[in-house]
Amino acid sequence: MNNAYLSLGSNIGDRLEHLQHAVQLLNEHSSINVLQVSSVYETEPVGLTEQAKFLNVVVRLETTLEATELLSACQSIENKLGRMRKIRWGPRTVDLDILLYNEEHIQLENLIIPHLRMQERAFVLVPLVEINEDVKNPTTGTLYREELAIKEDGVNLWKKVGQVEEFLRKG
Ligand SMILES: Nc1ncnc2c1ncn2[C@@H]1O[C@H](COP(=O)(O)OP(=O)(O)OP(=O)(O)O)[C@@H](O)[C@H]1O
Ligand SMILES: Nc1nc2c(c(=O)[nH]1)N=C(CO)CN2
Repeated sequence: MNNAYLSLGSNIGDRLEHLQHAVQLLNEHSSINVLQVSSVYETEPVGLTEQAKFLNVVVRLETTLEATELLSACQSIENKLGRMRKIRWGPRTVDLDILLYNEEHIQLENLIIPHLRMQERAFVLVPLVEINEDVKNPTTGTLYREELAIKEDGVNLWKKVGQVEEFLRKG
């Protein structure tokens, strides 16, 4: 069994519903079990700043899928929920990024794990550390909570707004 952490973000339409729907679809996948979902955080857009605020969560799951198969599963959920791939770092119905897959390093053309930009993103690290404060950067061995502590935007960027609830039951 493989353990993975995903980051989910939405900044279009009913953002909470999109996140809930994405978590539900992940959990309904026959080879994925969602184990934990962080609180929902409302965050200022990073990168392209002239866009609506995001809601972000991090999910911990176990899966028998290979990392590339998990990426395909994430992309099919993005497509199902109507994500338009137009602007880099631009608005999205829902975006699913694989942060960590076991403690593996993966360098493929279409998949890099650990996610390249995760350690510079408080909207990823805050919910990640909330669900597991002992998780380490597999490359450096540093605890992500320590990486978060030295981040300047870690304090004001985010606000807890709620929970994704009741989506963890398999039918
Ligand atoms: N760890 C990963 N998780 C998800 N996608 C990845 C990962 N590594 C590489 N990719 C590739 O990144 C491509 C572009 O992803 P996407 O359009 O979601 O980028 P983005 O969300 O705008 O920016 P960012 O990558 O900074 O979050 C995907 O087609 C995918 O193949
Ligand atoms: N706050 C926030 N900013 C972002 C996000 C996101 O999920 N949350 N996703 C991006 C592209 O992946 C770019 N910028």
